[in-house]
Amino acid sequence: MSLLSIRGITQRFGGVTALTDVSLDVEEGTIHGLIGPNGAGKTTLINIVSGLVRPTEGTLSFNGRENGPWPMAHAVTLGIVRTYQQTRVFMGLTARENLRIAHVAGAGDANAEDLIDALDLGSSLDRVAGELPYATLRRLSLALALGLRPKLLLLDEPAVGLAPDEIARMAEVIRHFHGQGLTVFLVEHNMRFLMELASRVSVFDRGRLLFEGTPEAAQGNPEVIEAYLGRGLKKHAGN
Ligand SMILES: Nc1ncnc2c1ncn2[C@@H]1O[C@H](COP(=O)(O)OP(=O)(O)OP(=O)(O)O)[C@@H](O)[C@H]1O
Repeated sequence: MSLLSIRGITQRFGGVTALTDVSLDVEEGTIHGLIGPNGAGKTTLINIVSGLVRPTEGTLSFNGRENGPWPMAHAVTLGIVRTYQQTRVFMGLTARENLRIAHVAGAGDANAEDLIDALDLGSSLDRVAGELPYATLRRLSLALALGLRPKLLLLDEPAVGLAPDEIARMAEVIRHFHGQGLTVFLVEHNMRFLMELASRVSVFDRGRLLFEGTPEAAQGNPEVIEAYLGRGLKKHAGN
């Protein structure tokens, strides 16, 4: 069943058309990848689904009932939560204080303990966020999003800037919460990371949906290879 339906979305910013007539479905319980070259419109789509940007044209629906576009506050109440390419936490507060703001109450709450354990934040709780290593900050910002108990989590390049061991840890975290029923819409340039996680991928090129299918089919599609993956994917496929 489709959890999120995107229909006929076009987004213009003045003279720039960032998205042209994009339609796609994110099935409930899946990890759905979104790839494409720089400027293809991936973040713009995340901005629209999360309610940060109102599309020029087109509609959204969630759970077959709620019809959008919707403002961000409403998206969160529906269970649609996003992360950002740049880490967004309160740098002057401790990790624990950040988590409190995201309603991750702390001791006694099984979900909060699971979140802190799964994201390996236990030893960082009383440290000021601004002093935490980058990888821990990325996990903290993911915890803030997960603390809102999303049904659909929109991840905008969660692996960006991370070392290989931290990328593996991030993949484990995503798998953990996916295993608990979370649906994930994942924008990512790191192909290995995405291909290992996603069961379906949509490929954008210059604001249009170029391809949709399994990661394996994407890797073998000449148009996809030509548009985006190029030598990077051939290298990946050959590994
Ligand atoms: N607020 C805005 N005003 C004007 N143009 C914008 C705005 N937001 C995005 N764009 C333009 O829309 C196009 C799509 O940008 P977007 O950030 O969605 O691409 P992307 O696929 O996420 O790229 P990247 O992989 O580099 O993050 C680009 O040409 C971008 O410059």
